[in-house]
Amino acid sequence: MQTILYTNDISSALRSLIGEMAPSSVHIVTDANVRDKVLPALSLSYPVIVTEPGDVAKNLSTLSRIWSGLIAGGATRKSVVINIGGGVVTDMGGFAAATFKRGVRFINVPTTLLSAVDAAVGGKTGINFEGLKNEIGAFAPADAVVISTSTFSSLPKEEMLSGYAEMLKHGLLSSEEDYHELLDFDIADADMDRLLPLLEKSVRVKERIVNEDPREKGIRRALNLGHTIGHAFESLAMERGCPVPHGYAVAWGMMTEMVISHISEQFPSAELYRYASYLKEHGYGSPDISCEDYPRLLELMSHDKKNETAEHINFTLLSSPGEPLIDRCATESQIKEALDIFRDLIC
Ligand SMILES: NC(=O)c1ccc[n+]([C@@H]2O[C@H](COP(=O)([O-])OP(=O)(O)OC[C@H]3O[C@@H](n4cnc5c(N)ncnc54)[C@H](O)[C@@H]3O)[C@@H](O)[C@H]2O)c1
Ligand SMILES: O=C(O)C(=O)C[C@@H](O)[C@H](O)[C@H](O)COP(=O)(O)O
Ligand SMILES: [Zn+2]
Repeated sequence: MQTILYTNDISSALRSLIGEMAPSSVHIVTDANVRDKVLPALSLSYPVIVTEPGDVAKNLSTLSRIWSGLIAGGATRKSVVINIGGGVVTDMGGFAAATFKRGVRFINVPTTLLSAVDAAVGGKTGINFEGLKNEIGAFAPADAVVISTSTFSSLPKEEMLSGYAEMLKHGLLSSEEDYHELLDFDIADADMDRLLPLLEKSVRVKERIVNEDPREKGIRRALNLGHTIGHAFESLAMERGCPVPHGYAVAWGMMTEMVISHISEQFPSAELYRYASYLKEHGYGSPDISCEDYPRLLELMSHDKKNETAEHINFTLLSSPGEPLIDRCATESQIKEALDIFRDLIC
């Protein structure tokens, strides 16, 4: 079980965790934005390894620079790495720590809503490779996760929206009541006091599923709702040089997969329209795609990690909010039809 601390005093939480861990040295991994906007207030005096911000930097060459930084800083097997940042930092710093000298301890301090509610928790670490999302990685849970909404004050609005998409996903997996509670919250003008209990509830949904199936042999595939198509949107945008936030791609992917769920699993159309309205009213935008992009999107989906054969694309679908269905397949024509309907509804 992973230790998750909710606090408004990150520095004290870290001091006490480090005290208990008694490491030979401590090394911070962060990105340039977080170094400038978050680190000064934390007053930590450990050496810092700084990466370029964004998913484009979640790659082998940045990973290699983190390993080099650890060597240069004298890290040993008894060292502790603290990843302070969004999901890119926690995924890549976690993978660097999990592989350095075959594994050193690490703490995640998520600074985006997305990493607090999802990426920092549950042990998926990794990097993108050959244009494919998280193609190389390991299951390696952080020794502790320190969650604080205090870092969100400097977050751009689009990053709040991006993280909220993963919360909507957790709501959809949890229950109709939890999901509707999220649809009643205005993330575009977020009241932080109201957000905190929603965030904690959302993390508990992820923890429950991960504890049941830490290595994604079965039910954890539910947490991949929206990602079969979402990762394809995200990779396509990245290969065109116009990256989109992960959560936007997931929000669009969930909508397209809701359409497939409606076609093949009787997911209620009223819920589909309500979800589409939430995305439109709160400014999630839409992917820049036409039907000419479908072959490339399908090719990207064929690399999804849930697939067990090259021909069958594995989806997590829904029969209704709170009722996920794992290991479902959709035909190429159903996927194309769903993309058409998605574009009609969102664009
Ligand atoms: N491991 C998992 O289970 C998991 C789950 C969800 C997403 N992910 C991964 O997480 C990544 C997305 O994470 P993300 O959305 O946090 O993106 P990110 O890490 O790129 O952060 C988004 C942007 O916000 C900046 N930033 C971070 N904290 C800030 C702060 N407090 N104030 C101002 N700016 C700040 C970053 O520098 C970056 O420019 C993707 O790579 C995705 O694949 C992993
Ligand atoms: O924790 C999980 O399991 C998830 O699937 C959470 C997702 O939100 C996250 O984006 C994850 O990194 C996707 O995993 P992948 O195995 O499809 O790369
Ligand atoms: Zn995700």
